[in-house]
Amino acid sequence: MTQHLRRVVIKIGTSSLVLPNGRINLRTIDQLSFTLATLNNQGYELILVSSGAMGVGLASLGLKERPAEIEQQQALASIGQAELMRIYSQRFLDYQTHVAQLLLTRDVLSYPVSRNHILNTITTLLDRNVIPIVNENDPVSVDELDHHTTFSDNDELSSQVAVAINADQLIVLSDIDALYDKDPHKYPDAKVIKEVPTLTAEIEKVASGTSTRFGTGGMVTKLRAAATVMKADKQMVLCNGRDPKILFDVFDGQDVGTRFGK
Ligand SMILES: Nc1ncnc2c1ncn2[C@@H]1O[C@H](COP(=O)(O)OP(=O)(O)O)[C@@H](O)[C@H]1O
Ligand SMILES: N[C@@H](CCC(=O)OP(=O)(O)O)C(=O)O
Repeated sequence: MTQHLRRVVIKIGTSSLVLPNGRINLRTIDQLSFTLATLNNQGYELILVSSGAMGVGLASLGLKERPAEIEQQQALASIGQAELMRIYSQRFLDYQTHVAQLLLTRDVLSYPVSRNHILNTITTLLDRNVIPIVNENDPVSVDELDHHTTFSDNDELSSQVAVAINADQLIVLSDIDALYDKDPHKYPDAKVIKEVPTLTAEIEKVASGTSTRFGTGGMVTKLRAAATVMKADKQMVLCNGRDPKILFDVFDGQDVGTRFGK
């Protein structure tokens, strides 16, 4: 069943923001900015969770491969994040819409005081019709010894933000149209699964890791994100981010992608 939407978190992955040749997908970023600005003008409260810091960092420096060393990755993410926000700010301003940046780590969402500060910041931005753009704070995220500050990836981050901010729905824009019964990049006969009212062991079996160069999580982390929002009685829609104008159809309640939850 389609919910009445008011507050929505939209997550877009690296493979929608960076072309297969490693360059920035300006067309997708333009259309995403146009679509979110239009929906914002219509009165929806929108939070964008955008990956792409690392991918844009690689593109900015003309590198083809992600470096193996963690400090190199963190440096690239810090270069790319600034560039990504510059592109977003520019494009959104073309549509008279302001954006703001929030870089989060797991610990700041776990501790009640910092969590409250973040939620207050987001609601204040929404009250001002500003669209918060969230990413993981990659240069400070570590996952070693007693410092567990990383999210597994932005699918998880977006589901946690959606629950924390009491969004009605999480929309995940991916490089794939929907959830299939097996990875369609490996099995051309894969079939679309339109509705997932509850997560069963059978559904969890259909997911596998990522197949793209810059993305991190594949379908496994998307199902984990779906589990988090469904546990909070919310819905998640997974659809293709190639043309973000697809969001108009999702907001209209049309049958696109895969809908998780009741
Ligand atoms: N059952 C499945 N249904 C759809 N996609 C799947 C499935 N199993 C694995 N995948 C893979 O997951 C990929 C999407 O994840 P990912 O590359 O991390 O994208 P994003 O950057 O959008 O987060 C798809 O391109 C597909 O190859
Ligand atoms: N924080 C990282 C995003 C990592 C991530 O989850 O990427 P993706 O699987 O493409 O959503 C970045 O901006 O590069």
